[in-house]
Amino acid sequence: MAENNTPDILYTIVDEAPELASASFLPIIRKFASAAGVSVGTRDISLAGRIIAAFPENLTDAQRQSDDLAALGDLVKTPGANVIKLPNISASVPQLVAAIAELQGQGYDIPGYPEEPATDAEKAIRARYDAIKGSAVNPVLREGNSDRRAARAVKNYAQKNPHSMGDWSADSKTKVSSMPGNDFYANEKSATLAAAQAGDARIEFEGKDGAVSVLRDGWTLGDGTVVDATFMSVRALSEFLAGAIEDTRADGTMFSLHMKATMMKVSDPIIFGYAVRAWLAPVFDKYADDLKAAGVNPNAGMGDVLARIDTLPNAAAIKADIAALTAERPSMYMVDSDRGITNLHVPSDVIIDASMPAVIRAGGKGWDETGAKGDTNCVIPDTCYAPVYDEAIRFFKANGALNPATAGAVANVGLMAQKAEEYGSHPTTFEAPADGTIRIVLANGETLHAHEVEAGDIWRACTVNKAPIENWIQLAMDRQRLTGSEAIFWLDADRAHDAQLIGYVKPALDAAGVAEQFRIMAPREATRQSLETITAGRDSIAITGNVLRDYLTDLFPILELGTSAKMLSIVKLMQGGGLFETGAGGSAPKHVQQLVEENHLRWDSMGEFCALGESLNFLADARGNAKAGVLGAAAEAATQGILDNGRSPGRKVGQPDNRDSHYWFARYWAEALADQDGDSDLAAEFAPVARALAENEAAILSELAAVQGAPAELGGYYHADPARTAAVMRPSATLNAIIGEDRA
Ligand SMILES: NC(=O)C1=CN([C@@H]2O[C@H](COP(=O)(O)OP(=O)(O)OC[C@H]3O[C@@H](n4cnc5c(N)ncnc54)[C@H](OP(=O)(O)O)[C@@H]3O)[C@@H](O)[C@H]2O)C=CC1
Ligand SMILES: O=C(O)CCC(=O)C(=O)O
Ligand SMILES: [Mg+2]
Repeated sequence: MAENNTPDILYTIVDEAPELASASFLPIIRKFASAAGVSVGTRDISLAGRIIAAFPENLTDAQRQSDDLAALGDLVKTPGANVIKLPNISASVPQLVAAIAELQGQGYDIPGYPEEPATDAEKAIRARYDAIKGSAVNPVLREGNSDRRAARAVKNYAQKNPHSMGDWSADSKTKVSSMPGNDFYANEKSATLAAAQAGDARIEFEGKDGAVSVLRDGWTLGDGTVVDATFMSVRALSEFLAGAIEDTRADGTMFSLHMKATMMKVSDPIIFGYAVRAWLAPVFDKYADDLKAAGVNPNAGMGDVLARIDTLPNAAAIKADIAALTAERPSMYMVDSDRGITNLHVPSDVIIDASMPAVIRAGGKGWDETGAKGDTNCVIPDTCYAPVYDEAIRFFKANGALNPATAGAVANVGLMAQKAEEYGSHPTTFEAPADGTIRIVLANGETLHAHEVEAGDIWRACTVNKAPIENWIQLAMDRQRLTGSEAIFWLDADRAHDAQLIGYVKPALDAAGVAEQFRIMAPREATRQSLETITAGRDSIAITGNVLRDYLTDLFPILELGTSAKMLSIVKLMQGGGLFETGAGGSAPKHVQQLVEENHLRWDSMGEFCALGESLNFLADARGNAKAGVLGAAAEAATQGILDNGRSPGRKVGQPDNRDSHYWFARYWAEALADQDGDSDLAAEFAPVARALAENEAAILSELAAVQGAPAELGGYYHADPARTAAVMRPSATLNAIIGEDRA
């Protein structure tokens, strides 16, 4: 046990598929760890858990929960942190509303989500919910930069067992469309603060009448911080979206919009709302008053718009107009064509980091309303990062699909710490209240950046602190030295923010005498270079900012490995602790749907396996815990065993699933522990466990197989019943007898 009763390792309680997997895997981890005297605790960062923790005064003692996210947020700033972080829901408004309703239905007396808060009390409730909305977890925990890569064993496996890839044809009409100007890219201004400029800054708006209002104050900016400000013109956005819909129709392709409404939780739902409005423009014009009366908010998506229209007396007429309009529109990229869920239904259904790689992996294909595959116009309004996808598409059209059997790897070193760059910008993002000027005024009274804006324009400021930038450059140098790989800083000298970062990077590389080992290239050129490198079978390290960290660590793994779930995702915390993220993807809602319908969980726990090994090894190195080192080495051997023997889950009901893979992991782990000679106590302890797992293989596998095919009942979606979930996820009495009860 560590000091202060903090367990040696903290495993996070999350949502959806990874949480289901934990119901099976965590008891195994705890059994093995406790034999080595390693304690494994849990902290609840699930969406439901965070909602419950936000309203203690409304709840009974039995219902109340501590604010585990805040506690973890403090812990990651200490050297003792050792956290295994699984993917959690970053909730859009429709998801938040659904989770609240589920908890209310379970007897939690929590308030509804105030859509249009009017009173102070409603505004206070809304503020609590807004802190839970979107990507509210990762930015709090990521007190370090990111090192994401495929473990060697995982990459070797993918090369030996290449996944399927869609074919690319040179005449594919799939393309990326972005605004020609007046977007965040074009309007960006950036500066690095000198010591005399540091201190408490404010953001203010000055109307045409000269009246000044403060949008944000007490905004502390340190010496050396890179501070950006930019805006997207919504007039230009609307024109662009209307043109993109027409252009899609002319091309005969399907319309798709790719955003990150979860992490960019203020700006991107607004942009998404403009797309919903553009798609339904004639209906919004004709029925403006009715839609207003129904409380329609396009930012919540088409699903919400349609549900609200249903409450109107003239719903039938409006829907007939929508149907007539839809017939004229191009096809739309679908999330679920069987259920009629379109790309524009819910802002969190199509998330760019996962959605664009899926299109590219499929050979530039999406699925339309009829379930047919086709080419798609990928609409990514802002130009900052869209060229990465545009260049990848051009590359594959010219060269054909990547061959995973021979392709090298693109690893990532990402600037992420302390809410770096755009992903930390939501508290400093605003819709311009009227025509006027928005500016940043520094502590010394100087105006740093100012923009003339029109009402509704989306203005945002981003920062990245000096220490994270320096740490990131150092991490890049370390990774390059250890691998000898090509290493590219994906920075665009013509972009205001990137030019400031280059101002840090170049002198640091020169001072270290390693400038020759690195290149600095704009995202488009870096994409081409990296694709050429991996096509030739060599490796590259992409050293990027926070957004490209996110995008590239799905894009390249999905092309190289078939999924980003198998990534090693290490956050070296700046205060010395370790945060081990599992995989680089999300919480896979479709997997839950499949489990509930047919009791098959296709979630691959490879990310958890890799993170567990790293966390144990970190415990060994950082705390001199030798037994943890033995456990860690054995966990790595078990991970290798899963790969070598093809024990990862199958996708279809009737095939071995996530639970089978956990049985195999336990078995290989026990065998590796029984076989090692570094710690004879552990060897003696695990020899009988290994034997029992091997002798009972047939019984365990048949008990696991027997439950598949029928629906499974979890007693909730966002707040499932732990006992029912455990019953579903631990259906083998024989395995449970060997592993034992889960002792938290
Ligand atoms: N770190 C974090 O906490 C992250 C959280 N999220 C959150 O996750 C949710 C879903 O996001 P979404 O964009 O749909 O992306 P996901 O990564 O959850 O899902 C995309 C697809 O990737 C495949 N996939 C992902 N993980 C696994 C796995 N472990 N094993 C097998 N297949 C996997 C699945 O493909 P298939 O269906 O074909 O099997 C899945 O449908 C959102 O709430 C989002 O905010 C997203 C990214 C990171
Ligand atoms: O925090 C989130 O919402 C998503 C994070 C993510 O996609 C990533 O880090 O890869
Ligand atoms: Mg991501």
